[in-house]
Amino acid sequence: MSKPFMFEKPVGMRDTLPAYYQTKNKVRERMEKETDSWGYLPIETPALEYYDTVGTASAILDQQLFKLLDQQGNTLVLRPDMTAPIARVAASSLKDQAFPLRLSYHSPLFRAQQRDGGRPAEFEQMGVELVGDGTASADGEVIALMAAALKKAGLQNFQIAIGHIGYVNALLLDVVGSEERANTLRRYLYEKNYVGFKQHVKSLPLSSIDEKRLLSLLKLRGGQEKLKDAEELVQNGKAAKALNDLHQLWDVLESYGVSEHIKLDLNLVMHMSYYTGVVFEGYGSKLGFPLSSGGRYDELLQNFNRPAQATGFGIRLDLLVEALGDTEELPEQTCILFSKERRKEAIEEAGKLRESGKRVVLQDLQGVENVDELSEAFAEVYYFIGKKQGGASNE
Ligand SMILES: N[C@@H](Cc1c[nH]c[nH+]1)C(=O)O
Repeated sequence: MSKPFMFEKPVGMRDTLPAYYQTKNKVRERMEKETDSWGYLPIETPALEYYDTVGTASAILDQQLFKLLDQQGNTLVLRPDMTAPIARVAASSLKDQAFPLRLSYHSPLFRAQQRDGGRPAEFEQMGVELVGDGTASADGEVIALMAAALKKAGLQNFQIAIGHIGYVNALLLDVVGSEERANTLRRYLYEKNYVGFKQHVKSLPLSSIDEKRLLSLLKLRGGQEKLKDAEELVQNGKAAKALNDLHQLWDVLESYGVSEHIKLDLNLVMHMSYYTGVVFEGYGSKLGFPLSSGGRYDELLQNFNRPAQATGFGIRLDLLVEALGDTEELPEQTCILFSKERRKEAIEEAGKLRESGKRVVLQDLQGVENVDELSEAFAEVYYFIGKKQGGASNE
């Protein structure tokens, strides 16, 4: 016997079935309408990119990349994110277009998982990039747009946590002195392992004041007043610049009227290491993990020889659909069941009904095992059977 046929899918790969597909598309279309109306132009890029350029620029853990070889022996990756491909496009195909560029996308992304622990290795993300604008207005615009898109998707209760990678870095370096030590601490924050963070801080050879400063970082979550507390923890130029960015951003978000959804979270550290400034994550009320995220990445485009400040966000469609709860019902369909003598008549009728906006399944009676079972799946059934002219509904 030949080898048994493999039905299993690779780790983390999912099928999308019709009802879920339907919901996901509806949600995506509503959000795209919103990004379109803010002037963001949709763009598509290839699923495969070179590892050495876009792959490394994506700044995700190497073990999360799917790698393969092309015919010339170059290492390729399945894109793990859209920000780096868009940076590449902004610096190449769109290099003659003046900044700022406002681009939007929706694409499947690929992030390899070690185990099939429920995390998909392929998922759809929609998002925007605002490239070539370093203002607080730009940071505020993308956050307000993310909020507007989530609202349009039907998500009522959501929170956006805002931090600043410049502030975290300034505090960590100020206290622990070396990038290596700061990195270890940053990893705990990125994993949201606050217990681990505390334990690690206590194991470091620090004065009690410094230990307290690091532990206080975890308390910097809440309203605008946390910026004052943050100021007291570290007083150097970089921290001051970060806090000033956040003050300005808060003003912009108030003007957009979205501050009810916003809270500060100054220990936010992201999974991509290209962020340089304001960072943020969106949470639905039912989920403990972020369904959207983004931030400022002012150094990414220089890898592609067109230095520019930029910011953007991505929304995970799978997590958003989960947060919204119900999956849509499939749309109603009409069935025309025919026997071959009246096939032509049935085809004509189906054409008319489709023209009128109905979804019509045209089915030869001979191809059906159980007519009752088939009929139950449809809102209405027309029979074009035998010699008689005209169709009769089953209603
Ligand atoms: N590309 C980021 C989201 C983002 C878009 N722009 C800036 N950040 C991600 O996949 O998480």
